[in-house]
Amino acid sequence: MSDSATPVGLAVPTRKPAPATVEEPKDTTHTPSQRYLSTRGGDYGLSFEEVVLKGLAADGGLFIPEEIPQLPRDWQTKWQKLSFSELALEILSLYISSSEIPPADLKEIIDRSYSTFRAQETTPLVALNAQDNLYLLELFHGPTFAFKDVALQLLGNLFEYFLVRRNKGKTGRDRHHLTVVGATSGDTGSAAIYGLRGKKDVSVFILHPKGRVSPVQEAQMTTVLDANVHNLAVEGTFDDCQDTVKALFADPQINEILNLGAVNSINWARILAQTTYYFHAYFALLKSKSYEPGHKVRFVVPTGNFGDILAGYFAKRMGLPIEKLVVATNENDILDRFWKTGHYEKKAVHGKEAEGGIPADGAKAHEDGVRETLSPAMDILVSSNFERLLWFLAYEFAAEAGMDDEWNKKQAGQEVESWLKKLKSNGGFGVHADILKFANRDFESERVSDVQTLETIRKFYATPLSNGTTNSAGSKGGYVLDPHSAIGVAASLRSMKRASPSKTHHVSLATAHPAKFANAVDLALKDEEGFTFDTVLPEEFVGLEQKERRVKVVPKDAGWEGVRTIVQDEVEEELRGAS
Ligand SMILES: Cc1ncc(COP(=O)(O)O)c(C=O)c1O
Ligand SMILES: N[C@@H](CCOP(=O)(O)O)C(=O)O
Repeated sequence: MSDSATPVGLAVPTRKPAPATVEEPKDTTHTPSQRYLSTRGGDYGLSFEEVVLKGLAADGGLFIPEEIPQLPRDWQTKWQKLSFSELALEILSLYISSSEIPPADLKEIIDRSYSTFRAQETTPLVALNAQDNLYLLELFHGPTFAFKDVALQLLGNLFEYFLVRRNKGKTGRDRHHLTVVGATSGDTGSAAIYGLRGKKDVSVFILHPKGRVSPVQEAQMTTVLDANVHNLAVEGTFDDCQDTVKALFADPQINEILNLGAVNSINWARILAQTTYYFHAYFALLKSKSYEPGHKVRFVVPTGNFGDILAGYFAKRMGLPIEKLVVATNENDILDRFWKTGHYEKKAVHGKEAEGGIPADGAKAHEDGVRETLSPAMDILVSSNFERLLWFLAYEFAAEAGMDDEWNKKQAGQEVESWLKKLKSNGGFGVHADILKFANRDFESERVSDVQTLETIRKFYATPLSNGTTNSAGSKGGYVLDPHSAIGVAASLRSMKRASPSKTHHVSLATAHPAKFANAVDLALKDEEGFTFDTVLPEEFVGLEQKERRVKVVPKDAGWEGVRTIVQDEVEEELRGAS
């Protein structure tokens, strides 16, 4: 199933229908401790705390729960009136047993994490076009104005909780010190820094591609001067940053010395935390006047590293009635191409490119293969989290052979490993037609160009909100979308042509505040009557770019070993300073 030219099947003896994926609802009052395994077959049986602190498995794989818990029988009735934090507590309790984190502690961690959000509902649902049942799920009301805050406020507090517990009664070098290393195209970095700044026993190193994040994102990260925060501007792409982080995790020696921790969506806690807003949006939709029993719900997700939409997949697998999840990519469209062809290939065969490397439909293509688009947080060549979905697809495929569950899991791990080897050596791989069929059962995909992104921003600015909802982005006209959210909305409009809006509600995820991406928004709206950027500028951003900064440039040829040296030296210096 992994030959990139001709997809072939696993060598399996027989084929039976796959077992039903939705199990009978269970009593979850006493959740047993959830155990985790790696997508590449190793690291069986780890606890939640272990996977949160480790981030990435020793075999290079990503952690997934051994079982996806099913919703309790009466979840709709019991959960429909819950606040965001209460809902998060219910969902997280299905994955974290009370013996790992006592419920009162978990509640306190969650409440504290979401107390930093500006919106009372944490992630409000706004009707963008009520007539056609198109909604926007605003995920940008946290401290750094992007959806990452939902998970990273929580993850920062979880790290702190585990470290306080591990370090009880310990002093000096005996204390467990966590060295977080993360790669960012702009948003994860700032959200991680805001979630971890000043926390005891944690150092945080964030690698961003130099000059390829927005000015506000860069300022958000580099103006945080706490001693435990270290910004590294890497001469390269986001994928170079991500590869460096993975190389550090793969080095057992540095892992042993520094106790590396992850803040990227390779960390399972990120995905788990993000499932809450799918449930929250669903309940908000049920309360809307237009929703009637029997209506369907689609979530449309601007996608880069595949973390956000994967949270929706878990929500669906737990039992949330989502009809489809729609992947919306920018011109870095490896995922869209996968859903259209069954081939996951780094190199795209794009349409005719215009002169000077500017393709006919928009963004500039760099030599390294990444296109520099108006939605830079999604300028990603390889989506690291897609590996988790691949495991579930391979598992389902293996299960068709009718062997036992252990065999299926082992087979899935081997298959993922072999695909990823091919991705590394050949630049891509193809999957069996059945695997693509499974993928298409839960997902659809769309690719949105820069030109279409700008058109969408203009369209919704020019359309006053139909139901009189105040525009949470604060402009005087219609709604001001950031370019990433605009990609979701453009994809939603296409999905609405396939799924009748009278019976299907579309929830499009608004992943960032428009002020984070002023260049793109300005480009779209500068000629619109009455538009000035001041109408959407949050007071937190005023004067931000003039503040003092701290950042170290990592030259292109430094390699991951160069970054390792920087990390080791700076942690040592920090620890000396603290003692
Ligand atoms: C604003 C914004 N939208 C969308 C995405 C894509 O999300 P994911 O990487 O989880 O697919 C990102 C970055 O990850 C982002 O920062
Ligand atoms: N868009 C992201 C890229 C990193 O993705 P992550 O979700 O895996 O952390 C960013 O803004 O950094």
